[in-house]
Amino acid sequence: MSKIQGELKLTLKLLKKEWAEDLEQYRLKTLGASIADKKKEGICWYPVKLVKTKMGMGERPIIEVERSESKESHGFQSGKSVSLFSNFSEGKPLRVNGVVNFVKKNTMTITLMGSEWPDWLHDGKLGVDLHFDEASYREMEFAMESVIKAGQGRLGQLRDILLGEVQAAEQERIVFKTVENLNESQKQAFDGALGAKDVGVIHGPPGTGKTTTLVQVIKGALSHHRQVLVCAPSNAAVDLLVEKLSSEGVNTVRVGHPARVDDQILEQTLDAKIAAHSSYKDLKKLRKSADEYRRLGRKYKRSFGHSEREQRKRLMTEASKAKEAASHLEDYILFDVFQQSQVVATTLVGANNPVLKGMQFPVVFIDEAGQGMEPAAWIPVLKSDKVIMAGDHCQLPPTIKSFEASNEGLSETLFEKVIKRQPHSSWMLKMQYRMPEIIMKFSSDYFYNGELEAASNTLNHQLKEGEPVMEFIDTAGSGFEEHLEKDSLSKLNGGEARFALGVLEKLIGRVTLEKFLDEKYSIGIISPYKAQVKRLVELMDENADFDQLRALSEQVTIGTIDGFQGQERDVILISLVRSNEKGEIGFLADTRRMNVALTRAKRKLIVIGDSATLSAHPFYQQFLDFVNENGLYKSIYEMMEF
Ligand SMILES: Nc1ncnc2c1ncn2[C@@H]1O[C@H](COP(=O)(O)OP(=O)(O)OP(=O)(O)O)[C@@H](O)[C@H]1O
Repeated sequence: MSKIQGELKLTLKLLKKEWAEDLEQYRLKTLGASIADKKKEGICWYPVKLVKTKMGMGERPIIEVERSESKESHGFQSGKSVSLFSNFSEGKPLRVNGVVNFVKKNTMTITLMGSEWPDWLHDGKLGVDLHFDEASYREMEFAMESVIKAGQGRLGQLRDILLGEVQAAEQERIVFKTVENLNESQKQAFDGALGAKDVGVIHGPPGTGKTTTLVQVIKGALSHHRQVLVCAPSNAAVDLLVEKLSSEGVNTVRVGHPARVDDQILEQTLDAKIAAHSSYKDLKKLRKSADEYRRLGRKYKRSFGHSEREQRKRLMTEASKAKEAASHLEDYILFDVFQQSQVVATTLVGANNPVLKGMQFPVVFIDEAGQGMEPAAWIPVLKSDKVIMAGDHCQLPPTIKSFEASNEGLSETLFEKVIKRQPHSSWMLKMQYRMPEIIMKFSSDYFYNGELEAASNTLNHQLKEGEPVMEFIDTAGSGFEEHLEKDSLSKLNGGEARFALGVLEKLIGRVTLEKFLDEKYSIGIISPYKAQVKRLVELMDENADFDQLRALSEQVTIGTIDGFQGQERDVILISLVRSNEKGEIGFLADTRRMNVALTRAKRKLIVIGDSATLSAHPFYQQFLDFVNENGLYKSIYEMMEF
């Protein structure tokens, strides 16, 4: 057995360990749990009201349900497997499985499995359960097995190259049309990635234009290839790419379930493109007549004579003919939509979506590649002849639940392996365009040996003359204390949440609401803790003190760090929450996660935390030294004065 065969087999073994651990954690949450328990765990909505029903592509019934006004946090997200149930039967609840399309506040759209509506849809009380995500693990397992047993074909060659057994072929020196607006190192990465025959990696710190460069490389590749595959580990990251590609005029089809629900993304989804197709009307007509024939045929239910039997047979035959014609037309529409699309965009796991069956691509592009587990990254590689990745191994790592699997190697991504093993195929970007130098400096020194540079455009990144671009507000001694939210076991600090929103209100007052509206300044409020995020949302929605923030609600995003990876906002406020005598900081100690939070701001970064608690950890001690040395420190008492 070769070295990399052994390595891949170990990765597969670790994947199975992770699968077992994830399943076990899910079982613990659900075993013998009542509906009330599951609601608290965020894995059940009950009761829900049926708001809308419609028949989607592939005769998949789609429903929209709404839960009564609730602030309970939950784990339902686009792409998750769920089941819809009714309490109508006395025995086991009636159930049908499905996949979540969208979740927006208290409403959720679900595509149900099967081609018929459940006949109990209007009976009893309905609810939705979140399932364990078995399908993603199966896709990863399948990909690993395929890579392990790949012979001398392209997949086998790519395996040996990506894992460093065979040297990647030298890049071709092709002269590509110069892309304006790329800096020198971005141009080198652009030329290198386009000229690469096997693999290319663009990596670098936050804001250095990895995604920007990748989008240009994708456009460059499209001058040679009719179609390419574009992936990222999360739905949010895929949406960002789809948005950027569409605004560059690239015809993109988004396969899977977007995390965002704005028109710019929705218009690119496969469903929307099918619905906009010139033959879609005919498809609807065919489906309608199939339903009509079936309905008429079913009228003859009880004992009836020869002529009725004949009539029923004729109607049912017509129904199947119409259904078959609809199915052919649907295949044609699908084919045509893909024919017209230059980019197929999906998550890593979504790359094995049945609609992509049999499709092969000359290149796959993977953004945020440092966030995807190795087994997931192999899924799109299976369908491709060349791999281009972009990412940063000092930002969010993949989420791994099994401590053991992580320690034994599952936390190392394919992206990291390629950087180490094919150093001539990777390009690093160092000039960042997002943050004024002072916001960038701590991250640069701590994570990137101080090598990061701020481009000159960032000198103008200010909200207004004289408004400092960065501040740390120390809540030590304020009496704001952390609490454990019993239901979610997440931490929250109500005093700090209220204070944080107050700080933003004052900021808006200083800069003026008009300027925030005119310049469309975006605001991101980040907390590492879900319970704090929930509290911040509640306060902003309901509290009379935060009128200006509410007036800007379209421009404000409140969320945990993970949702902000790859994104930027004009103003970022981070609420660190932890405040206790023991100096316990829990998962604030995940410094890669903090690196993401600290590097999202374009014009102003405000960090709020309790120095007495934080300073127990060397990372935060260093951060506190940094803010002190640079005059960015404010105590909450100074703030109270104005
Ligand atoms: N050459 C350039 N000239 C001017 N602005 C640029 C250039 N390259 C990137 N930018 C800008 O810098 C910002 C960050 O770019 P981008 O999001 O592509 O960086 P990234 O490296 O992918 O960031 P992250 O690591 O946070 O995902 C964007 O506003 C982008 O428009």
